[in-house]
This record gives sequence, structure tokens and C-alpha cells, in this order.
Amino acid sequence: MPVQVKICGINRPDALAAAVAGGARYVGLVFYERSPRHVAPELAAELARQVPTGVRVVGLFVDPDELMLERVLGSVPLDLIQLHGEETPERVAEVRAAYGIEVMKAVKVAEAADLDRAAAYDGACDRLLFDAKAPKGVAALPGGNGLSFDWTLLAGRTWARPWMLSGGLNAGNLADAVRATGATAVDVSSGVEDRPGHKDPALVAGFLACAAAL
Ligand SMILES: O=C(O)c1ccccc1NCC(=O)[C@H](O)[C@H](O)COP(=O)(O)O
Repeated sequence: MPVQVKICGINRPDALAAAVAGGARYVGLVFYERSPRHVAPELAAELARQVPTGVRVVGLFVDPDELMLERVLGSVPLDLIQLHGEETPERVAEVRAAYGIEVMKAVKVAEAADLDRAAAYDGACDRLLFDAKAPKGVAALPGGNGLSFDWTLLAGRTWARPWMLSGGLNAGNLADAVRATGATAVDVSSGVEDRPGHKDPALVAGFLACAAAL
């Protein structure tokens, strides 16, 4: 079965067009103001309108409050809410119940214990996403840092929910990552950019071609 791809951090029509043309199943819009990929709800709504049926629009949030979620959901038709902060399992369940939209919880991984803790989210969300934990002591973003984690940590783990692999993926390491983890869905951002926050349509197309060939 082909690996499904989410291209995260879309903020321009040319990147969106490359993602759709290359067969991405998910496109991610970042609603986190510190991110170089941040999109205002107005631009996000315009981009979302260009997404064809069959491609799911994911809104990425970091510890959003109700005001934030309502502001975005009031104008942007999202298919999935991605929670990429320090949300507790209770908060994830609350967001899921409140908006009637699928919720994907990002779990930041550096060691086996992080995956042990992920079990608590398995019943609270619709999907899990495993991403590298941001390095301590630097002003890193909570995600989208182009860093990988030790993929062998996922070996032998089973999850009740569907899950995606992310963190430092690119066309050069995708095959190894999928082989090591058994992932059937992957998420990429930095690995298809030519500079922070700027997706390169050729890199997007190249990544999707690699995924399609797996
Ligand atoms: O992309 C961001 O700027 C971002 C900001 C805050 C939280 C999460 C963020 N991104 C997450 C993602 O783009 C993906 O879900 C994933 O982490 C892949 O990122 P990358 O390692 O850059 O491929």
C-alpha cells in the first residue's frame, strides 16, 4: 500500500499546487504565530478553498485556547485539528468533543519513555503523530525543526489509532524511515523547503514521488 503523505506548513499557492499534483493526502496549515510557516486565517481560508475533495486540510495549533480555535474554525474549513503543544489527554479529548472534527495529537519523542506516555493519548484522539522532541535550551519551535528521532524506538509498538511519522524526513531518508518504523503515513515540512518557511515545489514533488515509489 502506498505511503500517505502530509505536506505541512503550506503557506503559498505554488506549494499547495505541487502537493496536490503530487498526490499528497493531507496538507497542513500552521496557526502558530512564532512559526515561519504561520498563516493568518484569511490566507488559510483562501488556500483551503483551492484544496480538492480527497485531500484533507489539517490545521496545526500549539496549546490553542477556545478563542483561537473558534477564530480559525469560523473561517477555515478544516478536516483535522493537529495539536502540537503540551496538551494533556484530557484537553485533547475536550477539543475533539467540542468541535466534532478529527484531532491528531503530536507526541514528541526522544526516548522510549515518551512513547510509553503516548499510550494515554491513544484513546483521546483520532490519530497520533510521532515527531522529534525539540532540543532543550535553544529557541527551537515545538515542531517543524527538521530533526529526526531514533526510529527504532517505534519498532514493535502497536497503537489503537492510525499514526503518522514525522521529524526530519526528506526524499533521501524516507525509504529508510518507512522501513524502520512500518509507517503507512508520513508528515514532512523542513525537508521540502529551500529555506525556513519556504516550500520548494520541486522538493515537494520529489518527496511525493519517493513516497509513491515505496
Ligand atoms: O512547522 C512549524 O513551524 C511548527 C511550529 C510549531 C509546532 C509544529 C510545527 N510543525 C510541525 C510539522 O511541520 C510537522 O508536523 C512535523 O513536525 C514535521 O516537521 P519537519 O521535521 O520540519 O519535517
